Amino acid sequence: MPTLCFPLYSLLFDSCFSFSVRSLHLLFISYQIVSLIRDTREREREREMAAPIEEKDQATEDPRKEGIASSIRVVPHVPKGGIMFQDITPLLLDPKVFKDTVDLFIERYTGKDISAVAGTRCRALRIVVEGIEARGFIFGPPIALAIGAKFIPLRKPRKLPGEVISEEYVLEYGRDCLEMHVGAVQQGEHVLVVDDLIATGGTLCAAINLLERAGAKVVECACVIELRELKGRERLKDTPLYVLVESN
Ligand SMILES: O=P(O)(O)OC[C@H]1O[C@H](OP(=O)(O)OP(=O)(O)O)[C@H](O)[C@@H]1O
Ligand SMILES: Nc1ncnc2[nH]cnc12
Repeated sequence: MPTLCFPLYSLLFDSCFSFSVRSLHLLFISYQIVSLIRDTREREREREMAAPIEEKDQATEDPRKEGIASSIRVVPHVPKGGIMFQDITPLLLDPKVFKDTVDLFIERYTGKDISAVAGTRCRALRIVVEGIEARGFIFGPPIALAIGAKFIPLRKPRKLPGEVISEEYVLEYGRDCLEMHVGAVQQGEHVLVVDDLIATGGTLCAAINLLERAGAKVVECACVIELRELKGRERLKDTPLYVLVESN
């Protein structure tokens, strides 16, 4: 009996073994296919995120920008002779215009798939919003909250209590310095720098230098107003600049 059973056992064992090997093989192939699909999707997503933020249809200017432009007050010779001071305080007094201003930025940066900020797997693609003291603090935080990004204040000297890195710069009406807490931004993080206005571009250049020294990448600078005549945009070189209204 045992001699008769042996070929049967062996057959059974062989077929079970080859079935298990085949199953394992199939499982392995399925795993490979799933990983390939996942990696391809991830690469596509990374490519999408690394691409410059695309301009929406420029031909149809957003009507909200008119309201924003008309609520900026120009005060001549402030803070000194020859300066045409762009005062944003009337804009802040009008909740609709203030909301339109913030919404225009949110709409632009929400399109950048900022779910990555919430701690998903695309760690290196986090977008961080930085605001420049003082007027950059008005627009930066609501944008950061809406897109789920952290907010890093860039402050004037001796305001931050921790260890800082500093960058000096020249303004349309004097000299100044920006400081950022060491460790506020992580190596490789993608940063959006927000301010109310670009004039000579000195402030934004200082912000970009600070962030690059900390290992971050500034993906774009966003301002409400650009003073075209002062050519600040040219000083930003490769860093894109997005503005809502232009003034001379
Ligand atoms: O392009 P730039 O020539 O560098 O000028 C632009 C900067 O000037 C203003 O800030 P300011 O330093 O007057 O400080 P404030 O925001 O505290 O008023 C403005 O809010 C920008 O930050
Ligand atoms: N003309 C201007 N108006 C308001 N803020 C400014 N910052 C630098 N130049 C400015």
